[in-house]
Amino acid sequence: IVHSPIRLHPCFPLVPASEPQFPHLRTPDSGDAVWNVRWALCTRRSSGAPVPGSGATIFALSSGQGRCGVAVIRTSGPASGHALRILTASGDLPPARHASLRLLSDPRSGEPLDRALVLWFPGPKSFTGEDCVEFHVHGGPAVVSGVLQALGNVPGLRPAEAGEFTRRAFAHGKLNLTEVEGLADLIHAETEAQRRQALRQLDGELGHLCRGWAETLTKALAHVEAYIDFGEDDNLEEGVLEQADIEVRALEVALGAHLRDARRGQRLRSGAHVVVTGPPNAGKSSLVNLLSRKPVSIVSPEPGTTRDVLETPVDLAGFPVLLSDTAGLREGVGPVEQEGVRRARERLEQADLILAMLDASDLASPSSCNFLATVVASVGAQSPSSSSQRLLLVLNKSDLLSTEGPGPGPDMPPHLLLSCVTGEGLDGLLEALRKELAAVCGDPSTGPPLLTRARHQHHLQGCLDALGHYKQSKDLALVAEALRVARGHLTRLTGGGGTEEILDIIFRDFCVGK
Ligand SMILES: Nc1nc2c(ncn2[C@@H]2O[C@H](COP(=O)(O)OP(=O)(O)OP(=O)(O)O)[C@@H](O)[C@H]2O)c(=O)[nH]1
Ligand SMILES: [K+]
Ligand SMILES: [Mg+2]
Repeated sequence: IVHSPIRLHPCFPLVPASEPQFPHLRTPDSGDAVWNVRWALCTRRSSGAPVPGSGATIFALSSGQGRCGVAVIRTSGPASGHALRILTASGDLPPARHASLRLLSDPRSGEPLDRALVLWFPGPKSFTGEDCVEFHVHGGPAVVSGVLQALGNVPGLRPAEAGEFTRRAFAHGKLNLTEVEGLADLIHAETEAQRRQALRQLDGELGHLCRGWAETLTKALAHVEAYIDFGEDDNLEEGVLEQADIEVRALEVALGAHLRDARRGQRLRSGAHVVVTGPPNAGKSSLVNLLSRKPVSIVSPEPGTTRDVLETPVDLAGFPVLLSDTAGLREGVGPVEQEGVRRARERLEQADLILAMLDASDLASPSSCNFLATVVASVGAQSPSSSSQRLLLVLNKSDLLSTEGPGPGPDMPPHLLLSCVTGEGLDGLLEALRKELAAVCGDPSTGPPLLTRARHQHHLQGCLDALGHYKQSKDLALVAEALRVARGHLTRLTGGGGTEEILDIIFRDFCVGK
């Protein structure tokens, strides 16, 4: 009689719960029969959190769509090994986690499909924690659809839904929620800074930090509860409550610092707003076209050319940016241009970084002076806290300086010289932009892990609010409750006790095969 639970071979058919079966048990991987069991009571046990439709084995193309050198098709679930045997027409599974060359053929017609590399990952040592197989096939559309069709014909297999592989990995504890979000961001990362941030989150840095904070709260809670239960006894250490209080207050400071940084991680994820502004004809549209390397806006010697706000996503020095070209700021013009000026001012208010542009050969003009006295001076007067707007003053048309006009005087605020025509000064501008954007978005390679989503910010704020109640409470039962609420927010941030809705929102971002 074997008392210990035996993990059944993946090939073993799923049994109805608590019904005696008469299986021929085999050891995993090798396939050799070791026991001839007279009877066994086989029960199905669910593993971890419920996964919608788990139990089924899923398959999907995991590499990109379209013609490519190699395409990767993945399966996950208990029938993975069975599917691999059927497609390779072999009784043996290849050695675990080693690439093996096999001929794949259609199980129905026997027709060869491709000579492919196959990888067998028996659970739980796999991406999803379940038995997984990877087929690395030649990337032609006919091969890919042939293999997908063959897998679809294997009983117990069905096509995966979007994000289902990652969802199973989450359900089996292979990834926590912030890591899942990091993975989603990594798949969608378009710039270098986004990739670095996503990779740090996938590595679990944010989750790690939250777990540390939650632990501090658990300890404090234990101390408070001990005091409630044994407060009158002599055998409780002196100063238990005071010690807990010191730790909780330190935590409050750390959380506050993190929250002040909150918008930066989100900007890095979704793009910083950079708005180009200045008087008419300063060369704003020329700069937007130069930075985006495409003719986004019309450039012409006629002042008042740009009227609408024209926005274009660009990668500036590795940071994702939404760059807006706007109408030149001036008064006393027709109604259409006036509407353009109104829109320009509105967009200016949403800017994380303002690129203020003047014609260097025209600094004495009323429009230039007015612009310096209003827009540039007002942003410069803001307190230099992280939430305020930043501004770079660019004096364009430097190529005209030697021939016309005297150039910038000594009372001109800090600025950069540029010529959109010759390209002189562009490298300096890009370097200045990189520094400004690092301040706006946060530098993902250094510093603490950033909060990349509104959800993170919400839970940290919730935790901080609960700690506010903690400080105000005189009654120990209320103190304990406030600590419990605070800790709940931190666990929900990493997906402990996560609700289905959050999961649905996060996994919706994934594509099929991920
Ligand atoms: N010499 C010189 N001319 C430039 C430079 N940059 C732009 N220009 C010219 O200046 C004129 C105005 O350029 P735009 O880019 O349309 O200026 P803008 O600020 O967008 O103008 P509005 O949209 O009308 O407000 C065009 O004739 C450009 O060719 C430069 O660096 N040097
Ligand atoms: K113009
Ligand atoms: Mg323009």
